[in-house]
Amino acid sequence: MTIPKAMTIAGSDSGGGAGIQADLKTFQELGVFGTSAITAITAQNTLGVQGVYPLPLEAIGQQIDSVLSDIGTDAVKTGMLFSANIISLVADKLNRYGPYPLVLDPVMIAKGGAALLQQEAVEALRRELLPIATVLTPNVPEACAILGSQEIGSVEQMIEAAKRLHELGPRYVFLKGGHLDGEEAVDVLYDGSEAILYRSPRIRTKHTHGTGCTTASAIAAGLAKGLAVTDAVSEAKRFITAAIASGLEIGKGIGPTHHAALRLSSAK
Ligand SMILES: Nc1ncnc2c1ncn2[C@@H]1O[C@H](COP(=O)(O)OP(=O)(O)OP(=O)(O)O)[C@@H](O)[C@H]1O
Ligand SMILES: Cc1ncc(COP(=O)(O)O)c(N)n1
Repeated sequence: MTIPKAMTIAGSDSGGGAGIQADLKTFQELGVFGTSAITAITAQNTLGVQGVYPLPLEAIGQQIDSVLSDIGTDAVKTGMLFSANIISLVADKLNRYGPYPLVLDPVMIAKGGAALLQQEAVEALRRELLPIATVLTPNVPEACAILGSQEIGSVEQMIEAAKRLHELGPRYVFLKGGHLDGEEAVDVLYDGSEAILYRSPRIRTKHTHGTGCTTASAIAAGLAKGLAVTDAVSEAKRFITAAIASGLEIGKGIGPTHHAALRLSSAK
């Protein structure tokens, strides 16, 4: 039996809601075989990040080599990359083994404020990974950081920002509007000519830990299955909306989303 495969290159979240753990759960739920290369270990729970331990470059490179030289992959998702050196290594490996459909989630800051990407690494991200990304998936603060100063407070401003991000090289920009206010959570997909809006009702919940990782992994799962980017994004939006609607009251802080929500609701 063959199965589509997706690889995540990201940090580990001991709390299980974001990072590698969220990515692999999402791949599994969406019928894709998941592989991983861990870039950093975080000691993390629903209250925040208590420790960040980047792995040696050699350990990261070896994981990527082990997976791609044998198992291969149909799509790659990157998350927490932490430093400019790790970004260069990942770009180098993807250029060597790829090209693959690449979902680049430019993870920078955890919800509690901990830095998951060093400030000086933003330039390396812009220079080395944006040009090879199939879909760049920033949230609003990440879009602002990549662009330098830019005010994003409305859907119109999101579309303007997505256009500017597109000029940096990714084939598609999926700018997520979770951080804005309003009755709807609106995201913008821009392909260089057309902006498509993806809308869902905004769910009143604090349990949104890992929404970004989960969305990007769901898009990567769709690409691994051979879906067009627009369809992979629609499926991912459905997946994350169901996962947020069933957010889990786990821990004392911001709980994770429920990755199995869509499957459980359609099994009823
Ligand atoms: N309260 C909400 N209700 C419905 N959808 C939401 C809500 N919050 C976020 N989303 C959706 O979840 C997806 C992820 O968006 P978000 O902007 O939260 O990503 P993120 O900021 O990278 O995640 P995080 O804040 O966990 O780092 C988007 O499709 C967004 O519209
Ligand atoms: C290891 C790791 N990677 C990423 C995030 C951001 O999570 P998200 O943006 O999905 O909430 C996180 N908190 N921890």
